[in-house]
Amino acid sequence: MTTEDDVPAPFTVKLSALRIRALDAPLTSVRASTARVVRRAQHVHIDSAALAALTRSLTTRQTQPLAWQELGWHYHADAETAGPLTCQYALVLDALNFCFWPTPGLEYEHLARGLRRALERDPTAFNAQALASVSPATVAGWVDCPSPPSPSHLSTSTPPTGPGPATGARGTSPPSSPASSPPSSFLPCLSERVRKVREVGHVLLQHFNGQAADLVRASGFSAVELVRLLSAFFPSFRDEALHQGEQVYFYKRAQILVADIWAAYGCRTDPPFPYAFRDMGELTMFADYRVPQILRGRGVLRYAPGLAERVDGREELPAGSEEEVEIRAATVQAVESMREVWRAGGKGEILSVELDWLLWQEGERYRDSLPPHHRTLSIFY
Ligand SMILES: Nc1nc2c(c(CN[C@H]3C=C[C@H](O)[C@@H]3O)cn2[C@@H]2O[C@H](COP(=O)(O)O)[C@@H](O)[C@H]2O)c(=O)[nH]1
Repeated sequence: MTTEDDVPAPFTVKLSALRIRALDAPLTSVRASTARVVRRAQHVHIDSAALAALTRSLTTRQTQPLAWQELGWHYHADAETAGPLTCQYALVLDALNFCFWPTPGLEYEHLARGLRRALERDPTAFNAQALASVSPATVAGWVDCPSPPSPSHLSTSTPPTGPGPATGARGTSPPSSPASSPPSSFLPCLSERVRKVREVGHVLLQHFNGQAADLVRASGFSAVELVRLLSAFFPSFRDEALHQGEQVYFYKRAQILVADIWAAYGCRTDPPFPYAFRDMGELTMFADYRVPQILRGRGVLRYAPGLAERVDGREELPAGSEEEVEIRAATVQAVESMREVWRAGGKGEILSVELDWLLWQEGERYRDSLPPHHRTLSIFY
């Protein structure tokens, strides 16, 4: 199991040294590097006619993504009065926001709900000191699994025990039965998740007075700067890959954390209101495994026959493989193109973040009728 020496030794870079702006701010490199991948892609391509049709259907339906509070899963106080604890919750949530698929029925909402329950029971649960020495049993208990495992739900790639699917209807929260604390193997990649939480605790203690709120303040309430600080100080948020020898950036959990903090405090864009970010338009979508699933299901992403067969056969794609990187890069670029089509349709501006939320929630709603999503064991998404 995890030992202390798994946690990278704290480094003593002073915050001021980080004021030297990176030559290439991370988000421009996300757009530029994923565009390069798409230009050279062999396994995935974007169908522009289907992309335009999907975008038009989203604009005509005028669907709005459900907001942070409306989803009913997240810890939150009223956005106007929410204090630093909401920010600490979001950082822990998005340090763990990856790779639910190996356990059938496990969803993001079970993590969001379980962390909320932990914090409501003990407001000190996410203090940096507690995070820095968190135990595997504590992390395993942070998921809210409403139903015990039933053998029929366990597939070959599942750990020995795990719950069945949530019993709520798709798109609604599963009934909030008192959560049993799941067997430790319920949560996939448990050792890695413990390391990610301890890293957050150590880095907050070392550089940000133990407070996620201080990390946000250090960004000057700039989304771009906050992504940069996360990738600079928290190794587990450094979501990068190589494609044909060239570096590709995604920063999925760093970007989704900025968006979740923004949403949790009311999507304000008027600093110095706390947690109001003025440059949310700079964020790209968050390259996960649900959005490519809906984009492929709507004909926007087209996989080459070999790849389609492997994904539909639920074969794992190795992390960093050409196929995996091309799926993620094409997803980022497809959402960027959808944003342009949306704007050209005279419907004004939509942020990549807002398109992402719309597509993710659409993917959640229809995931049982869509072709399978790709399966990659990753700590990034
Ligand atoms: N691109 C994108 N990926 C997202 C989210 C979210 C949750 N965000 C919501 C919460 C508050 C906001 O209002 C958002 O509506 C989770 N994921 C990723 O999906 C994947 C599948 O997870 P599941 O289906 O549970 O197994 C997993 O990689 C997970 O990390 C998002 O928004 N966008």
